[in-house]
Amino acid sequence: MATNILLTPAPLSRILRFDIYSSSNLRKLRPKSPIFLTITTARASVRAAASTMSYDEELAAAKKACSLAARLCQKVQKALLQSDVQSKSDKSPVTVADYGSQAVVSYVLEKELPSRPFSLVAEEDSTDLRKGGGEDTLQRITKLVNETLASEGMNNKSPLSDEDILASIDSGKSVGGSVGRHWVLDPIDGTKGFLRGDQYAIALGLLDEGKVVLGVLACPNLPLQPLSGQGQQTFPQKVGCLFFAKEGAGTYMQSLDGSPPTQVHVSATENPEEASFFESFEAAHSLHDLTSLIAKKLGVKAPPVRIDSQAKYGALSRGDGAIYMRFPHKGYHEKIWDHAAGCIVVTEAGGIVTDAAGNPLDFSKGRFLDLDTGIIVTNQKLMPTLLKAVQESLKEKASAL
Ligand SMILES: Nc1ncnc2c1ncn2[C@@H]1O[C@H](COP(=O)(O)O)[C@@H](OP(=O)(O)O)[C@H]1O
Ligand SMILES: [Mg+2]
Ligand SMILES: [Mg+2]
Ligand SMILES: [Mg+2]
Repeated sequence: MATNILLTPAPLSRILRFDIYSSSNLRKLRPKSPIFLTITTARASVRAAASTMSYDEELAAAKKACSLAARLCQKVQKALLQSDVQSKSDKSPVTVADYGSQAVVSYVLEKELPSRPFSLVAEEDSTDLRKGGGEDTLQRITKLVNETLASEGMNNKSPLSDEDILASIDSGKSVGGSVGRHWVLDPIDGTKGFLRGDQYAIALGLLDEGKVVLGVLACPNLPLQPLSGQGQQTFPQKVGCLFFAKEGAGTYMQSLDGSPPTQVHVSATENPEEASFFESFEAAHSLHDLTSLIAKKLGVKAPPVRIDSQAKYGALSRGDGAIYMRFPHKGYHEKIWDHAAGCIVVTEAGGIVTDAAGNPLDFSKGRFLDLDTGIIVTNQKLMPTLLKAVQESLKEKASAL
């Protein structure tokens, strides 16, 4: 009996439900027979299409949210008044832009994806804003957020109140984890760079069942052209990059003002001597002496390119440099929002991100990464050599203590 397989142009959801051939019937077919291969291939492609398509709406919402948050941050950075800087209980700086960016991203995601359950793991919360003396800062944030949303024609009929802003900021209290979907947001990664007028990033990732499945990095001060040495700009260039990546679909970059996206790939450098490496601008965030020992062992000639934030992941994903190393001082716990978006932006561009023992980063364990010693990032060809140099250098450092 000829089995005519009707692949009617039904909506994907119906095709998925209407199994072309139930698995039990499939088992009755002779494996490798033409009909068996046709059906299994069709099922696989429908599933693959469904899985990448299932994040399209989320990616569009994430790009819109990060681009709007970037607009708010650029405005604040331009007119950075001292009153906009506070320090949190952990003594790290936070600005009205950090809070404003978090409120914008959370508001836009909820607005653009109304039918989706909403869970957000984000860096900031409203504790300090609710304390006495926080009122005028809160009013500045509310005004900034409403102006930013109105510039996109969003909610200008009913501006958000101070309470709405506090609620939006506090929607980021989820602990994430290995079940379900969770957005992971660093509203300004590289606040110190932001305050210095240097690099910073709005970093938004999506966790699904503990895995990062999409990531967006808005880097308002990153030049569209490749970074020259030392990461500083040699002459005024067009700046403002938006990187985005979705599981299995590659990494793309476009200008923040919306040029057509181009696909990017990590550097193909195989010879460490030709490689350059990124590291934190802040010596307090990464052991510069250790990274220079590793670089020497590798024979890297170029000096380190030290820039703030996950802009490093973005620059590496498009091949500006071949290696990124991060070795926090003892006792520091890396947070998932400092790496989720950057990690998928690099891996979907053909790179590898591991801890110092070569394990992939595990984002499923809550708000922190439990990793071994540090984070190393490079392309497939250089990773074995880098890992070896890292482990030898860590041993040497340990025996020198
Ligand atoms: N002692 C430390 N060691 C490592 N990272 C640290 C640190 N103190 C702060 N950080 C993190 O480093 C991030 C900036 O990364 P980079 O060093 O690549 O610029 C900061 O993000 P925020 O600016 O969002 O707070 C902060 O989370
Ligand atoms: Mg911070
Ligand atoms: Mg950060
Ligand atoms: Mg931050």
